[in-house]
Amino acid sequence: MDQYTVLKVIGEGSFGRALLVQPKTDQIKWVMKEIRLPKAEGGMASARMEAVLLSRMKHPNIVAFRESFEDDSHLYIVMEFCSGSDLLQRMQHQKGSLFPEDVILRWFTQMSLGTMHIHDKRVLHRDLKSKNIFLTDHGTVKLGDFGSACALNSAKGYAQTYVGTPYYVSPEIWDNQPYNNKSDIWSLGCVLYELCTLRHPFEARSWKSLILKVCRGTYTPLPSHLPYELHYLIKQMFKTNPRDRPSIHTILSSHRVSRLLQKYIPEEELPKKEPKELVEKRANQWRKEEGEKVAMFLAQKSLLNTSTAEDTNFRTSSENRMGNIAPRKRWNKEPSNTVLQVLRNADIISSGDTATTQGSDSTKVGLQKQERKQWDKDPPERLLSLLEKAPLSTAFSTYIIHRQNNDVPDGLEEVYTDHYRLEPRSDDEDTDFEEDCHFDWQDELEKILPTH
Ligand SMILES: Nc1ncnc2c1ncn2[C@@H]1O[C@H](COP(=O)(O)OP(=O)(O)OP(=O)(O)O)[C@@H](O)[C@H]1O
Repeated sequence: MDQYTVLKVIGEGSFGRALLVQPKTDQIKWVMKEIRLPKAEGGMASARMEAVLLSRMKHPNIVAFRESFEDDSHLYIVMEFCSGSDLLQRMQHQKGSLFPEDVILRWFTQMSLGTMHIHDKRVLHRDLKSKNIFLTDHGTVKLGDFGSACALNSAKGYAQTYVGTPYYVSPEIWDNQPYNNKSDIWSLGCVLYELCTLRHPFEARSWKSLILKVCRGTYTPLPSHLPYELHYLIKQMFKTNPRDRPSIHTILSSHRVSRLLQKYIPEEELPKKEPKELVEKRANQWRKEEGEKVAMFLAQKSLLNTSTAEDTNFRTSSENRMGNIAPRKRWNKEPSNTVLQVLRNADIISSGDTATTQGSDSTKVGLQKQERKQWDKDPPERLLSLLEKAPLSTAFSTYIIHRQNNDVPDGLEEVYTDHYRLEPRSDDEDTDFEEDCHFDWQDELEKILPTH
């Protein structure tokens, strides 16, 4: 801390402050996030996650990490200063005047490249929204705020069944399904839609109407002057079934829109397309010769998923022990039954102002915003009842809900190996990739927090 001069406070977040700082040795400005470390070990772990994940990301479209350290029960993360503000503020400055197509495509390409980088590392952002996407003074877009991000397969990460900002959350999350790479795609679709229209795709006057719109994937079409490819892309990104949404690789390399994005992708970043025959050949070979062997090996390593109530309904642990695996759960085409059932019986939950992207500033009203919210029951019933008195503007805040399995004492969560998930899949099928993550972030912590 002593080696930096604090120039000003940039803003206040849920966990602490963001400061503009300058090292005493040079003139470069950095952002230093000062995060209060909660006393409980679990909370401390999640507060450190941002530092750990950010330190693993080196990409022109991701806010760069400089260092992190702890001091006086605070965690400090020093990162690149993006002086061009965030996309939400940038859109508000437009005062209703739409961005040119060229700007939309360039920014969207850049945020997609950043997303591809994290997805390739098996990390999910989980809170992509215009407020968490920054602009440099050269007009480059960078993904930031990895405070909610999750390196999957860590037991803690898997136990968090809901995280995100309601206005950007995909239907499967309201349906209590695991977060996956396609959930990030949905949120990215929301940001793209905002760039195209300066409005949120799922504007609503109540929580009930917001969630219904999201679960049905109903939105006002993009303005007609925009190219057909963008209309088509938005339609695909807002498919209610995550399996039908394109992966970030598909968007950048083989989707109809990729033709329009190519000119904004630097040569070295162009996603490489493997010939189909090669992919199939490798998949078959893998299945026949290596499948069981690798499954056995990984069972002792990183393919241990925390069992959740929902998963237990679907695959009992005894089935797994016997190697008798039920087919992987398929996503329903219809809007979430769970949510619809709840909503049928629910009153109008709140009817605040029509939500627009302006709404985010009023998040302090209603629910307290001092800390990220943490609840111990499954959404959406619990979530909706908690939100009953909350104004809709709180739907722009980030929430984390922890699911707890009451049958299993803390620290002794049941684990099982999901053999089915070991099978290689094509890019389009790649809906849940949490199984491949070999990320032990306790180890990572030791590496990045050595001497301070
Ligand atoms: N790298 C950055 N460059 C420029 N401004 C930043 C950077 N990171 C954060 N900010 C700004 O600092 C302020 C506080 O950010 P912070 O991420 O701490 O909280 P938040 O995003 O406002 O809220 P939350 O913690 O709920 O996500 C915001 O106005 C944000 O735009």
